[in-house]
Amino acid sequence: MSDKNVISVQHLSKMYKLYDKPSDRLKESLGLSRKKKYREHYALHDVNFNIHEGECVGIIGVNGSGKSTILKIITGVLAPTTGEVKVNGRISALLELGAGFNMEYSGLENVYLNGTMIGFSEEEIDAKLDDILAFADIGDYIHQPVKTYSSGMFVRLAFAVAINIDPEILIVDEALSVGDVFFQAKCYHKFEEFKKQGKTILFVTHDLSSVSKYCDRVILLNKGVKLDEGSPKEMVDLYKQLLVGQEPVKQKTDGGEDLAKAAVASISHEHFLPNPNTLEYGDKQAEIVDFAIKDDKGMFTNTIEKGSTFQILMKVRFNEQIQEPIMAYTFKNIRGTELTGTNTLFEKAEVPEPAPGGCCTVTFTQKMDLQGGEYLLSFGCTGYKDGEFKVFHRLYDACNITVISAKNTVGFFDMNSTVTVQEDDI
Ligand SMILES: Nc1ncnc2c1ncn2[C@@H]1O[C@H](COP(=O)(O)OP(=O)(O)OP(=O)(O)O)[C@@H](O)[C@H]1O
Repeated sequence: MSDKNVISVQHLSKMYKLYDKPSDRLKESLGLSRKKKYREHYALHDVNFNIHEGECVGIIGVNGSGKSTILKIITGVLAPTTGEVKVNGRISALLELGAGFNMEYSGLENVYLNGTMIGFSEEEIDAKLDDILAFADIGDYIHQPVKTYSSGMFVRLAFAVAINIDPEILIVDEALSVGDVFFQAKCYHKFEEFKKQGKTILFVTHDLSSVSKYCDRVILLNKGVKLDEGSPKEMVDLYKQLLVGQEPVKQKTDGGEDLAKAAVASISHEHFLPNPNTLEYGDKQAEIVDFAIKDDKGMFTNTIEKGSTFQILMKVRFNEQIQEPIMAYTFKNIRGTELTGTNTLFEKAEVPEPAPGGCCTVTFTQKMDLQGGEYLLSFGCTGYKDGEFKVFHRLYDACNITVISAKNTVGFFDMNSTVTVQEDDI
């Protein structure tokens, strides 16, 4: 990655005029009305960021937060109301499915149409055609009009064109969610190749695992405003708060220290360390006041041996009367990808509903099958208050767990295979 800016977005705003009646728009355009007949709706408001050469940057945000609008302005499909975008490099964009495709043309004709629109000569497209067709892998359908394609076939072709014409900057908007899982894997593989070649990728997605896996940096949008930008893990945590309708708070809570103190007060945590920078949120009508990890010898610890049975404990205080509380834990790797987790509802555990002031301790007992390495453990308590689902308390990355292992297999966890090999008779 270099320091060179390939995309620079400065004070970008996009305002739409919303009219209550179509006739209001007409009256205004004909100059028949002196009064303002519209409401201003800002799809983007004073957004600023830079993308450096070779970075893979994700834009996330709930529906309607302005993600697609930004990409459309960067690629020149939309004009901003105010502000400026500077692009330094050849962009290949995969925005709305089929944008730039003519539905009446065959797949092959569209390859040429699209390639020419991006600025390639016919000879250059000829040279790339085999790669494009191999990547799209839609067989003889390439000679059929694209209006006969399924959405999956469509995205395969569109992606094949976008990715095989050697762009310097690749911009992708959610298109991958349409393809099947094998095609998605192929596309992500291509992403990796792109990254290795030092190309820049900007993509919008709701798929948080691919954000954690591929992005160097993430921009979080909310209601047209850039809420924050940072590491995938930090931004995914904030985004999750938005998803459950909470105003996100990027707190360095005193909670971590409090928790550490509470932990010491309630159980002896001599060898167990909570994270002093735990990110927490929730209205705390039910509150996680303590947690710990115990190994197979009953010791409190942050280190668990792969293959051993261990326990996760969490203590919850009910500050109000709530119904059907659900207590949960989640393991993430240090890149922020959620690897596993469970809760009292999935496990059909009997959970009491103590009166205000009452507490309960949940103990999850399980075998550690994650590969050796560093992990982060998060806790949550949700449930119902006055019939409404609520997040009462979440503690993100409340502590680390080191898994020690003498044998690591491939991927995130061990399948615990039993292997036998027999020599066959010839
Ligand atoms: N042509 C338009 N006229 C009026 N408002 C629009 C128009 N296009 C988009 N908007 C509004 O702009 C805001 C941002 O839309 P945008 O499509 O960029 O969001 P998004 O984050 O990409 O959403 P999603 O995740 O649902 O695709 C939304 O409130 C949307 O309703």
